Amino acid sequence: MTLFIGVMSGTSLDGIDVAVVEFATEGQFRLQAAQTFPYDSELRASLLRLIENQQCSLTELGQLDMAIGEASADAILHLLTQQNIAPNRIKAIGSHGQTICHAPDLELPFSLQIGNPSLIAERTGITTVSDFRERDMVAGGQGAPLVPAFHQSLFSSDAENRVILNIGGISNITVLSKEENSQPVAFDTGPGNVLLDAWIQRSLGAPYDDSGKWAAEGQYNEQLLTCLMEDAYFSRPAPKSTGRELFNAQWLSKLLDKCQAITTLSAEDIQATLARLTAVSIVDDIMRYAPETQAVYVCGGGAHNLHLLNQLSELLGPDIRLATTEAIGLSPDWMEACAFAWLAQQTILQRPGNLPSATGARKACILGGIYASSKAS
Ligand SMILES: Nc1ncnc2c1ncn2[C@@H]1O[C@H](COP(=O)(O)OP(=O)(O)OP(=O)(O)O)[C@@H](O)[C@H]1O
Ligand SMILES: CC(=O)N[C@H]1[C@@H]2OC[C@@H](O2)[C@@H](O)[C@@H]1O[C@H](C)C(=O)O
Repeated sequence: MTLFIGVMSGTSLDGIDVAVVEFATEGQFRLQAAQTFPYDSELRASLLRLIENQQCSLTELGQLDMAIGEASADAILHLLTQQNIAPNRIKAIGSHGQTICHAPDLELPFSLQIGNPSLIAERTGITTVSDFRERDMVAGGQGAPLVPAFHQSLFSSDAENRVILNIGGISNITVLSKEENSQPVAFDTGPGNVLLDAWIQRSLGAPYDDSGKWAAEGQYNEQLLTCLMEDAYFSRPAPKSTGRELFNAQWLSKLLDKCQAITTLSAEDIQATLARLTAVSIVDDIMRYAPETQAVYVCGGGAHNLHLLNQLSELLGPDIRLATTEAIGLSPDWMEACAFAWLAQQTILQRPGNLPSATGARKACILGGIYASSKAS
C-alpha cells in the first residue's frame, strides 16, 4: 500500500486542503482522509493584499512563505495524528503552495507559489515535492492547469464524453473524450467563485454566497453581462490560464463603473449577473471545445452553489447530464488535493505530470523539486 499526501491552497484563499491518498494499482486510488484547515483572518488579509496589490516588502514575502509552510506542516501533522497514521507510512507529500503571482504570458513567464517546502519536509520528516508549475512553463506551457493529467488517468471513460469542471476561485475544464488515445483539451475558463465572493463580501460582509441563495434572489442583467463578457480573456483561444491577477475586486469595480445599467440594479441583481457570467463563460467554452459532451462533473467549492448549478444546467440543456464528481467516485471538495498527491507520485516515480495538450508545453515533463526527508528510509 503506497500512501501520498496532497496539499492544496487555492485561489479562493480559504485555507489549506490536505488529503491522504492510497494509490494501489494503475488507474485506481482511495481517499483515506481529508480536511480543510482555514487560514486565520490575518494571514488571509495579508495574502489578499499581496496578491491583488502585488506589493509587499521582501521581508514580508519571506515571512508569508514561512507562515504558509508552518501552517501546511501543522495541518499535515494534525491530520496524521487524528487518523493514527505514522508519518513513515507516507511516501511523499505533494505541496502546491499558495499562488501569489501567475504570469504565464510574459516574455520570461513564471508562476510563484509560497509555502516553504524545506520547512514542510523538516517538520514532518516526509519527502516533499513542490514547485510544480515552472518546469511546464520553461517547456513553453502555461504552467496550469495541472490537474487534467490526474483527471485523464483516473476519470476517463470509454462509455461517455466527459467534462470535469472545477469551480474554485477560478474555473477550469478538462475535456475527456471517449475516443481511445485522445488527448484532453483543458484550460481555465475564467472566474469561478472569485467575483461572487468579492461582491458578497463587499455588500454583506459574508465570506461567500451560501448555496447561491443571495444570487437566486436577484435577476441577471443582460447589459452588465455583455460588459463583463467583453474581457479579452474569454475569447482568447486555449491553451490559457488565469488567476486573481486579472479577475479580482478591482476588475469588477472597474467594469461596474463603466456599465450604465448599473444604476437600476440591486446588489443581488449584480450577484445574479456574476453567477450568470461564471456559468455562461464555462458553457460557451464547453460548446466551443467539446460540443459532443454527454456529461459534466463538477468539483471545487462551486459544487455547493445550487444557484450556479441551476444556471449551468439550464445553459447546458437537457441532453447533457450535470452531476458532481461524487457520481464518479470522488467528493468535489478533495479533487485538487488528491491530484497533488498523484502529481507527487508521478515525480517520485520519475514520470511526467503535465499534459502538453492542456498547458501547451512542447513536451511532457517531470514536475517539481524534491525536498528529501532527512530521515533514513
Ligand atoms: N456551501 C457553499 N455554497 C456556495 N459556495 C460555496 C460553498 N462552499 C464553498 N463555496 C465556494 O467555494 C469557494 C472555495 O472553493 P475551492 O476551495 O474549490 O477554491 P480554491 O481551491 O481555493 O480555488 P482554485 O480551484 O481556483 O484554486 C469558496 O470561496 C466559496 O465561494
Ligand atoms: C496558477 C494557479 O494556481 N492556478 C490554479 C487556479 O485555480 C484553478 C485554476 O486556476 C487552475 O489553473 C490552477 O489550479 C489547479 C489546481 C490546476 O493546476 O489544475
